Parts: sequence; C-alpha cells; structure tokens
Amino acid sequence: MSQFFDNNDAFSQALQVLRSDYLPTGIDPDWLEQEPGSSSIRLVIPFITDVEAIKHEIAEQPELAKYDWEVLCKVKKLSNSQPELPMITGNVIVVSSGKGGVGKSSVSVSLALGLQQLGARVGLLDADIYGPSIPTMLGRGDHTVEVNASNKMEPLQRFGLQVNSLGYLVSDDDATIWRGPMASSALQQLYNDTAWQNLDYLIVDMPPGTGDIQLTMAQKLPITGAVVVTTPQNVALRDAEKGIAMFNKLQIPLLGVLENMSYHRCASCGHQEAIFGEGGGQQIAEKHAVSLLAQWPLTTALRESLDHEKPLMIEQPDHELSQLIRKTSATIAAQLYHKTTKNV
Ligand SMILES: Nc1ncnc2c1ncn2[C@@H]1O[C@H](COP(=O)(O)OP(=O)(O)OP(=O)(O)O)[C@@H](O)[C@H]1O
Repeated sequence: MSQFFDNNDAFSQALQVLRSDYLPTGIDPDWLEQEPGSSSIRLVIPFITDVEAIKHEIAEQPELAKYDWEVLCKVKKLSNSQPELPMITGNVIVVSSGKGGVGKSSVSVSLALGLQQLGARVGLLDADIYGPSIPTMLGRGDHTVEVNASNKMEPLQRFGLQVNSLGYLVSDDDATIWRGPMASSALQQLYNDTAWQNLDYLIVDMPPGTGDIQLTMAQKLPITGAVVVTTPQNVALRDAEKGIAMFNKLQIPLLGVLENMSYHRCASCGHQEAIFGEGGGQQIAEKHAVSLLAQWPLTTALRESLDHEKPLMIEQPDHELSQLIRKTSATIAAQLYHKTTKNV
C-alpha cells in the first residue's frame, strides 16, 4: 500500500485531513491494504473507534471517496509501564482522581461501557479500597467470587463487561484500614488471579488521592495509560495536578484530563450553568501539556441510572451523554495508541 500512497499526493493529503478526536494523527498508510488494481481499500485501525464516524469522514473527502472502503478495528496490545510484570490481559487504563467524589467510578463504568459499545472486549477492575462502588453501580453487589479449576477468580459478567472488585472479596470496613502494601498486593492479586477472557482493554478504577497507597498500587500494575478525572473547581484542580505529577513521576503515559460535572443544562429552559466554575480542566491541560479529553455535564439521568444499577449507556444508548461518552472512549483509545507508540 505504501507504494500506492507515495505516488499519490492528493490521496496522502486527504488521509492526513482526517484528523479528529477519533484519529488524532490522521490515517497511517501502514493501516491500509489494497489488492493490486483493485478499487477497494481495507483500513485496519489498531485501536477501537467509531467505525461509522470514520466511514462518514472518509465519504466527505472526494479523493478518498473514489474507493470502496472496508473499515475495521483490530486492537493492538501496547507497551506498558512495568514490562517486567506479566501482562495478563489487554491494555490497562487506570482512571484516577486527586480528590474524592469527582465522579471517578461513574467515569470508569461509563468508559468501560463506551469502549464495549464501540466493539471492544472490556474488563473493569474496581480497585477503590476506600469505597468500592462499582458493584453498587452495575448491580450484583452480593456476588461471591467463584474460583475455576486453574485457581483463578471468574469475573462477574455484567452488561457485556467482565468485572471484578475488591468489594467482592472484603467488607468495606476491612478494606479501608488496609495499609499501602496490603492494598497493593490485593490489587495485584485481583489483576493476576482473575480469569479475564481475552480483553482488549481493562479499565481500573483507582482509589482517589495521590498518596503512598495510590503510588504503590500504580507500581504494581502493568499500566498502559492513565486518565485523571477532575471537576472544574479550584480545590479539585489542585489535586488533579498532583495526579498528573504522580503519573509523570511513574513514567506512565497520561492520556489526558477528563472534566466531569462541567456544567448543568436546565431540562426546562435549556440554560447552561457552570456550577463548579469554568475553564479549569482546560487550564491544567494546557499547563501540563496534556489533552482535555472531554467535558461531561452534570446530568441527573447519569446519577439516577447508576443509583439504580441501570447504566445510562444501556438504558438510553442514544442519550446525548451516552453519545458523548462513546466519543470520549474513542478519543481515549486513540490517545492510548498514539502516546504509547510515540506518534504524538
Ligand atoms: N456527570 C455526572 N452527573 C451527575 N451525577 C454524577 C456525575 N458524575 C458522578 N455523579 C454522581 O456523583 C456521585 C459520586 O460519583 P462517584 O462515586 O463516581 O465519584 P468518585 O470520584 O468515584 O467517588 P469516590 O471518591 O468516593 O470513589 C455519584 O452519586 C454519581 O452518580
């Protein structure tokens, strides 16, 4: 394909024009396959993305639209922060926050479902020792873990996700008094000893904060990339910056900052209000030269859906926020690929 590409400037430029949240660096010619003399092109993207959106973008470029396109995603296993640790399963994305209560678990669940709805095989590991909330959000909080013949824990299957949580193994009271080493070895065990089945991505909901416990935990996992969740007010932003510093120190690729509860739109009049302030996520993203991945609104439907074990993404897949969540998931998958292959 590269020969064809080299001799066709208009085509190569059109590929680069397709830069978007889905394809931050456009289409790499190495992702293209074409039979000699054929007018069909096969595009194999090495991360999960919204294939329909890409096809739409291709159709808008006359130079590309001349061909018949087959577009598919084949998720590549990427490098990680601890090459000496066994890579048990797919690419590990940790979701972290400097401060509690900014919506880190809600974001973890939503991103896991977003990636899954785009077509990836996704696991979700709840490592929040201070209050494992994923069993509450996804249901089956009373689940007891079963061990298979190979002595591995079977993940709970929920809404197409493979889920495991510290909350299934210990009571909340026991977990919160753990010290760093205990918490990090429990996390490592949960990661190593779960029978994950062929995942593309594993989302890990980390405990909030940037202290020794979080640091030790992050060192015990082969992490591919990290997302820092914040809300726009100053106190959360200061803590989010500590999160950014922690991942930089650990040399873990930071995929960007996700600003949650950015604004609220009144259901009756449509008026938009920035309850927790404005522009904070953008400011720290610029200051630390990382991406602002998305700004998610404060949405009653999201809170209600997670309170009732019926995720918005499942109950209302066409809801404006569900669409935004899928777009953010695709952005994160693209950032993960590009940051770890050093293309951006
Ligand atoms: N965008 C949003 N719109 C409305 N409610 C939200 C949003 N994000 C999170 N929430 C709600 O805020 C509350 C706290 O969210 P969540 O438990 O995800 O935060 P957290 O950062 O993981 O907290 P913790 O620090 O306790 O782990 C939950 O009730 C959740 O439903």
